[in-house]
Amino acid sequence: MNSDRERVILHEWPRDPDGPTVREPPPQGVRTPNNIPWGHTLDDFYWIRPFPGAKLKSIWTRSMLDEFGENFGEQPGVPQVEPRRLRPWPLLKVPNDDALFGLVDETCNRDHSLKPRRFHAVKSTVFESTKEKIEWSAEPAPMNDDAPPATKESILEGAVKSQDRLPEDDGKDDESAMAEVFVQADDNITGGFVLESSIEGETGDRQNCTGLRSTSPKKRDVKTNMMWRQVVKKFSTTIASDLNLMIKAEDDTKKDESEVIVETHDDLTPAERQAMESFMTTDYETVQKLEERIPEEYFPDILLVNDPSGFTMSDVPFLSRPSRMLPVRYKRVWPKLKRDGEPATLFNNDLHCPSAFHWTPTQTERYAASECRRIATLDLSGAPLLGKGGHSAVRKAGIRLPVPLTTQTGDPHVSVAAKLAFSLSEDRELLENEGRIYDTFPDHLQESYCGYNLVASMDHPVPVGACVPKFFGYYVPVQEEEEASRRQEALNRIKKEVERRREREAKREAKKIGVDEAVESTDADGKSAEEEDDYSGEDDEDNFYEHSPLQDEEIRSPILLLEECGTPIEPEEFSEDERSECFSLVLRLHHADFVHNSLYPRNILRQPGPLTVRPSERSLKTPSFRIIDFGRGEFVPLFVEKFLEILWRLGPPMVWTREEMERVKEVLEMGKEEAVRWFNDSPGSELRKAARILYVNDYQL
Ligand SMILES: Nc1ncnc2c1ncn2[C@@H]1O[C@H](COP(=O)(O)OP(=O)(O)OP(=O)(O)O)[C@@H](O)[C@H]1O
Repeated sequence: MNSDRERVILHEWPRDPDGPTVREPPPQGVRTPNNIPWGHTLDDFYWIRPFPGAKLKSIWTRSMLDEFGENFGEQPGVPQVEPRRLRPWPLLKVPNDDALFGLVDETCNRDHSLKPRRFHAVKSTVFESTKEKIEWSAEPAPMNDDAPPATKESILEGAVKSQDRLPEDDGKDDESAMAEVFVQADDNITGGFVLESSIEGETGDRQNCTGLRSTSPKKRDVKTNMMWRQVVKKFSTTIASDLNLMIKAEDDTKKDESEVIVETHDDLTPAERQAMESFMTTDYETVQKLEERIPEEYFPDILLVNDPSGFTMSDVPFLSRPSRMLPVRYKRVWPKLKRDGEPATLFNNDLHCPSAFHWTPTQTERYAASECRRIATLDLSGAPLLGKGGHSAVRKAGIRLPVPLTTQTGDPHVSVAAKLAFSLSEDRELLENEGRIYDTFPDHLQESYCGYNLVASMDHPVPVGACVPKFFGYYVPVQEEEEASRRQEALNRIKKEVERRREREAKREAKKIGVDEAVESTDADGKSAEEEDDYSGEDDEDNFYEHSPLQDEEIRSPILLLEECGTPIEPEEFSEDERSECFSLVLRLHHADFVHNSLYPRNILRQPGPLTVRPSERSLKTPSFRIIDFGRGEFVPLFVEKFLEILWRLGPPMVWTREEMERVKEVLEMGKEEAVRWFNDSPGSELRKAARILYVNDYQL
């Protein structure tokens, strides 16, 4: 391994022989938003002895020294500048908004007096070639071997066309027509097996929502048909709304447009249709990845996911994944935004509620609310695999952000990493935890700044690159129908219970005044009024079994959208500076109270940098690193909260007995102790692990 560190501290601050002893804490100096000492250049870092002649040395930045105020050697002054947040090469654009978008990083001069340039001031060869490709390449080359070319047909157009074609399938019965809806499982993702019959229905990977085969299916045997029937039944709720539209599309060809179509809660609203109409399939050859933050104002509320290959169904273990001709609606759970609680834009982003409403809306309400929501479309059609872990698959997906957001390149899509969990509850829990952690990350962990940090306990400066990918939201599938019927059931149960109570009251009254002797003994079911008080909710149980929650594997995976950040590192190939830089990311995470809990080289990614310049000018000689995979991550306050959750399981606080109060105190103490122990232990052992996997061996850990 080379000893090729270049980021070293070359200067020592001369101490006044009569100067004071340096006291703790040292001066604050200029810091980055992560509260870590910062210097603009390597020359801004100095060794300093706590008192003249001392053997020990610590490191201070020039701004700390200025604050200390001792300038014995009459060091020449330097202008004090603040850390500057680096702008990734601009991709987003909002027409007529030049203040926030399209600004090229201004780069640093000594005093940060430069102003950002506008994107169009720079001659863009990438833009020109990209634009040309978008305009002229009607059939871009597929990325995957088995991928049929993408078309420029809008999803909705295509779905309607293919639905028009369906009934023409030479007189097939419903069942075989339905079977066409299923596509081959991608064993690249699932690792599972594929039934022959599903291969018959194969449509390949790179499909848009139009991906139904128009050719006739081969004959299936009776057993297979039975199986299809079961599968069709199993997924009939998922595709119910597709069928509605299918019927609608079919009817549209025959009937007057003004005729009323029965809509379900899960059908697209006019605003969503509008978002889909202009939606093209992604050209993965030319699409550029999103590196800017999505401004809160335009952050998606609803994601319409084009998933013809059923990637969101992940690894449903048997048969194949159901294809879906129409997009699947997802809602944002994290980040929570201020507008979510405002009356005009009220939005239910409760993780456990499959509705985007707090009530069961009428169609008019649904349509009106949709007009106010930020709708993005996510294209998983033919989405290339970026990587696969033990619990999830991560794909490069094309996203079209809510209007008016568009791009500088003319391609309406940008690409993001879409992380989809497999179907076990553990997989889903890890993804949920990851979404929570990303939501908790402070901005500074996702931002890069100019200059260098002095991260304790390192003895040399490191660049202040972002530690983690940018977070573009955690989304869960919306099932308005499902939620509406759940709410209806709950209401019916309450009504029933109220009626039952009323009856019981009436019987008691009657018994009291001795009017009805028959009532006095037993009622028609042989139960007395008192016995009925012990009613155990039999009906509820019936309902429970009839409408038990969906099994995990039946529910589409939540989607975590992140910035694409390259490929896993190979630290043994790195320079010392690169290994130190990766190590500093782990330290910075810890300083921000996060522990990763699954640190391996595969969870640190590297990409060509710097991200401030256009993609074609980036190089691995100036790499950019990020830590990923926070499924097992912990954040101290959330960790303590988890302990406190136990309290709530004990019951509502106002009815605690003395015994319960004692228990609460015990749990609280345990929680605190555990948190402190964890805080002391976990980062320490994680750091030792980081040092081992990154071949960093020059710090006392
Ligand atoms: N933001 C990203 N950009 C590019 N590639 C990514 C990104 N996130 C994940 N990947 C790729 O996907 C792979 C799997 O991701 P990840 O480690 O998060 O999955 P996982 O299922 O949670 O892993 P584990 O087996 O540790 O549970 C990564 O090793 C990486 O190659």
